[in-house]
Amino acid sequence: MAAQGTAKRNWRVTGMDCGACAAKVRGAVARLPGVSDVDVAFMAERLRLTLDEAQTSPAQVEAAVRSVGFGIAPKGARPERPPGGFVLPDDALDPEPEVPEPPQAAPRWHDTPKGRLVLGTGLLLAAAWGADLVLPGGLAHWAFVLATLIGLAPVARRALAMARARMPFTIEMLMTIAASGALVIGAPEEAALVVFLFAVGELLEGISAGKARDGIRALSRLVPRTARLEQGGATREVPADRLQVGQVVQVRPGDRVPCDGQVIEGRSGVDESPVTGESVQSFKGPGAEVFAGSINAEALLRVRVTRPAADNTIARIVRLVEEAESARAPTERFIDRFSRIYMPAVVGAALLVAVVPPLAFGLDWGEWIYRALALLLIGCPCALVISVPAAITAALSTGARHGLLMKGGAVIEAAARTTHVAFDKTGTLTLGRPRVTDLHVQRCTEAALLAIAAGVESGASHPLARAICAEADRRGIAAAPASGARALPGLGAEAEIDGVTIRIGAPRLAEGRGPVDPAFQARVAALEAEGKTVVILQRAGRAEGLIALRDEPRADAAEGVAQLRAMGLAPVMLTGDNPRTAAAIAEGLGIAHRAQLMPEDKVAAIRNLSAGARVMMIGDGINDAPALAAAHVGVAMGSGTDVALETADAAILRDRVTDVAGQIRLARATMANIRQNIAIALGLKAVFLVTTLFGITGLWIAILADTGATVLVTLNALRLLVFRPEGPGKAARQAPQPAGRATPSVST
Ligand SMILES: Nc1ncnc2c1ncn2[C@@H]1O[C@H](COP(=O)(O)OP(=O)(O)OP(=O)(O)O)[C@@H](O)[C@H]1O
Ligand SMILES: [Zn+2]
Repeated sequence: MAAQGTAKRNWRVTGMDCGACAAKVRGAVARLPGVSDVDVAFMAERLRLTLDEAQTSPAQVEAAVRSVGFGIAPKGARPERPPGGFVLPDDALDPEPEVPEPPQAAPRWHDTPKGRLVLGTGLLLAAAWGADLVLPGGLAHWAFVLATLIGLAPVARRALAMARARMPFTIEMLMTIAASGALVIGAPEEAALVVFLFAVGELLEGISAGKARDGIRALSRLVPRTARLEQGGATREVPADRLQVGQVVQVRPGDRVPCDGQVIEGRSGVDESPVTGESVQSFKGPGAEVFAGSINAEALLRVRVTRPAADNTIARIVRLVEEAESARAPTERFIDRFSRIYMPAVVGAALLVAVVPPLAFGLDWGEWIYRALALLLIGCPCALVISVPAAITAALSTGARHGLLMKGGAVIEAAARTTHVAFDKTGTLTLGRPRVTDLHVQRCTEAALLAIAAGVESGASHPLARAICAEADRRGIAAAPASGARALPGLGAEAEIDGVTIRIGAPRLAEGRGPVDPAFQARVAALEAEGKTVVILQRAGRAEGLIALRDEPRADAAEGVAQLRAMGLAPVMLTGDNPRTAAAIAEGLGIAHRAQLMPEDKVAAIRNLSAGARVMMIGDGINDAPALAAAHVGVAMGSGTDVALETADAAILRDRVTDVAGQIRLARATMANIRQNIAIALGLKAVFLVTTLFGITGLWIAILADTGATVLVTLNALRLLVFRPEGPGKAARQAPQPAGRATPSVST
């Protein structure tokens, strides 16, 4: 227990539906003395802050949050693990802050405070109407007053608490003024109706936020609660989130894998759809990586835990999506700014409408105050405020279920505006598994060439290096012992063998060294024209021979490129490979290209492109990190899951080039959805602004317009939950693609 002094604290806050709600919570706690580093996330339902308990107690923080209308509970700190074991009873399972929420059924709508407010005000309203039928006029009047006051009380309390936290212009304040004003001018029935409809609107916002949140939480629910841990020759059931790295678990056929780990025994088909969004079995044997949440289809697997629960891939994905909201879209920031000006403006305008016509033209006070109150309700920016976050949360959730991750609204907006898509070649457009296809020796034998080459490359991690070593292995050739091996980035590698310097790498590494053999040159050119990468081995500056390797394009690469073109985007391939090889591969895929780029050239190429365009860069996220960072949107694409999620703005979890188009389609659909939402929200406001001023529509129509707009916006945003990023062309994608001659078969 941190007794005195400052400490980091964590709470779970319920009832937040959007960035505006998060801002209210932030505003309410930030003004407390001794509070700093406030971090509120509505998707993750989290409040984190640094607290100086000498000045403010945690209970005071909780009270401040409750006062503005949200639920709050401290997040339990995880008990220390006993050293060398984890003998903890199941009931000690309390969530650690960093682990995404444990499986937890969302409360039914009528069990939430908002739901109760709707039911309460609805019943009161119905009762008052009933009373109106049976009671004499005067009494029924008071029934409506009572209904209004009871329904308004929680709203007014929040409005005051926020005003005290220096947020006077809130939706709650507009509501409070309008409803109590209506009581004052003797329109209690409308006041009661207004309060009820407002409650309905709030409830709907909550439901839409909850839906999106569930979509993401559903992912973490895929990780089983328990695991069968091997211990002392027996297995026993333990909580999955207590597994420690290095422990061994058994996964029976039909069970879900409880952790990220490595298979140490057994062979089985594993369905990784929870992680990649693609329901395809991949075959796993000893040494293969498996991911928490995947389904073991066939046979018993023994798996060694390689990541703690809080760090497993699913937890990282969920966390990433939940945190994504902090990167807010420019549109969203604009709307926030807009509503900050809009609300005070509406209050000012309402004031004018209330006093000017009666004073200046001697018109009826009651009539114009009534219109002013209606104007206040028109001023409720609920639908507008929720128009962006509702769409974005739905899109993030849909993306996560399809293996398309985007880190927030800002990324979605940038992705939607992409004009150029730059691909790294190796591992992105190609499989990233080059194989040796040809050997050609000048002086020595093929075996000697491979032995030396493997010696130089044995320490290197470059895909070409691994392919050369694999080929030597396959032929049973031992690598020659080498010393002082070093990589020449973008060119090759070098080492000493038997005291002689050996260099292996791109032909340009050999240029200008030693005599040129035209026949050898011609052979290099011919191999490169076939789309093969040629590396030349030099001993003491003389070419000894060459090794040609080919990295096959991904089956759907041509299709993916064609889809991008059909969407009006300009795809381009960036590669360190030589121009002839690059041209051969690019031609097959129908993509523009830039070849022979050193790693820093790739960054420069992205910067150049970015000058007049919006560039999305796709790479593996590991050695392309600088280029990804230089692009407007950096997308990491990786074999299922070893994607460097954290280094990029977005990630594609399936190894599919067509998912790039899917990602952009989803982003575009989201932005279109947002534009529709803004049009709905502002359009309805505009219409009813006019009708209100002319006295055609009254109070409850004004709030109905707002609630109605909220409903429409919410429903419209929910459409994104069923959006299919794949777009058309599914059949085309499955068709065999002879490397090269794929015809674009996609329409937009
Ligand atoms: N370890 C190595 N062994 C042999 N050749 C190498 C090695 N490293 C680099 N090269 C040579 O340098 C070239 C460029 O390498 P670089 O790593 O920049 O690009 P790449 O990763 O192979 O391709 P891409 O840029 O398309 O991802 C390779 O095509 C190869 O000719
Ligand atoms: Zn909200």
